[in-house]
Amino acid sequence: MISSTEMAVVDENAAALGVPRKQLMESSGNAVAHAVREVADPGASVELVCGRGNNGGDAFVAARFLDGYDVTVHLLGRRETITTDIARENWDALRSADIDAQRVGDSRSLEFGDPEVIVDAMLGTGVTGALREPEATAVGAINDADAAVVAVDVPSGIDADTGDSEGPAVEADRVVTFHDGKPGLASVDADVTVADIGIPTAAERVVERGDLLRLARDPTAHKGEFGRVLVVGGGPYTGAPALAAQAALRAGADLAYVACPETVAGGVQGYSENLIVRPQAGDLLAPSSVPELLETASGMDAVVFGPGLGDADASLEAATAFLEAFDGTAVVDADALQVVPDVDTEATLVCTPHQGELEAMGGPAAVDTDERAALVADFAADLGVTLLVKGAVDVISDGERTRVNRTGNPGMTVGGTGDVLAGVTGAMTCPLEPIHAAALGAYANGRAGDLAVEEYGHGLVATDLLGAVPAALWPDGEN
Ligand SMILES: NC(=O)C1=CN([C@@H]2O[C@H](COP(=O)(O)OP(=O)(O)OC[C@H]3O[C@@H](n4cnc5c(N)ncnc54)[C@H](O)[C@@H]3O)[C@@H](O)[C@H]2O)[C@@H](O)CC1
Ligand SMILES: [K+]
Repeated sequence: MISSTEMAVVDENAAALGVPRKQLMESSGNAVAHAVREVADPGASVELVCGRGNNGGDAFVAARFLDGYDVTVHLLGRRETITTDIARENWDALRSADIDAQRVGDSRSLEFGDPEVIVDAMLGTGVTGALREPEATAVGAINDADAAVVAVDVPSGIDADTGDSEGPAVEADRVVTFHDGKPGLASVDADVTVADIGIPTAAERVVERGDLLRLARDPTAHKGEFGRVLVVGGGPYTGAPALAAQAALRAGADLAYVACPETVAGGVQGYSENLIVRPQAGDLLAPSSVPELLETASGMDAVVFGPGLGDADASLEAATAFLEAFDGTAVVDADALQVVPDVDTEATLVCTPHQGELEAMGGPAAVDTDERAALVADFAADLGVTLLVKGAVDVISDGERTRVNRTGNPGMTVGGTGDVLAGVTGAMTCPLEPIHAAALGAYANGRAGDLAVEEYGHGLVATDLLGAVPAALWPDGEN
């Protein structure tokens, strides 16, 4: 089963992998024609009722695949009102091919000539709210006709995710849906076929630009909705917490706090005026800070624990004490990772080890990507956390869902890029589920590195990534 959001992600990922949507539409239309052939013999009259989106576009393609049938296409609207380029191109192809294709300006002028089959291609996953005209009246005409009704993707008027309809909906005999079952079809009384339309498996597995659709942000969102992130770390490594916190801001966090030893907060450039700093006594984080850290963390949407922390006993004890008492969402990185296997916590954890840190946690040794992905998934399930294992190909798994990320380049072995990754991932956990947050964290960090390497070559440093994070996450500049 696949939700409409997930379907949109996979569809865009397929395009990123070289299989554009027009190609998928060709397969969808072919599958619809195949279903028509199963219900009626050649020569039969088939009328296709098409909306102005890609659902209609699928039927324009189907009409081309129905050679030998008596085909009539009804477009509910004018050519100019077709909402997508690919649907319009397929409409034009119909017209050029002399297939009987008519525009229906007014639903009252939709008249059927006693067809054996009606194809319902008015609306698919793009429906919002109750059907408007001319679709609403057309539903009545389709349901009253004495014909087998084949619905494209979902019966028009039905919500593909919920199966609900806010008004009239087509009563289909058959539904040809694409790629995977839709949750809303479970309650529909029709024969449902799932057609393979050639979306590569990699479109679900590889994190690609389609995953960015998860970030489509409500334009009315106000400060605070995208989250407050607290970074806890610093000690032997001074710049790490500031990098992580600034990365969180670049990835859309509304506020970034840093809790670090006072010696770190006091004298280091990079504690930019964008950050809110909570200095802790001493030159290392220690258990005495934990009550204050928990207090600060309780007002946050996410915590990033570990950048620059070091592995002093006191700091690791502080990490354990914090995680055992914390019940929010935390990204755990660097030296703090080693406490995770022994920690008993109610917190939701996203752990970001590289291969060496993974093995130090008791995780699997490096093997080829496929095998590694399966082993990482098992280990994530054992630990009850989401793992983002950094490497030439990153593996991300919550034990149930496993993704791989291919962005990034060898220039990123420079210090600090892992801190940027932890910060971006922390920001992503505010609006997203951990698996999606970790997948997009890996994608955006690598993509930022790819953008930075174009400018700085292998002289790139971690702060170069910061400026590139927004372009990695919002390539069209929106939101
Ligand atoms: N990967 C995918 O997602 C694929 C999708 N395909 C097809 O594309 C469809 C989705 O296409 P679209 O996103 O263009 O959406 P639709 O074609 O389902 O609907 C969009 C159109 O409906 C109009 N509309 C929305 N709500 C309405 C209402 N209540 N009353 C009247 N009109 C309304 C919109 O203005 C727009 O013109 C799928 O259902 C499927 O048939 C296929 O072509 C292949 C691949
Ligand atoms: K439909």
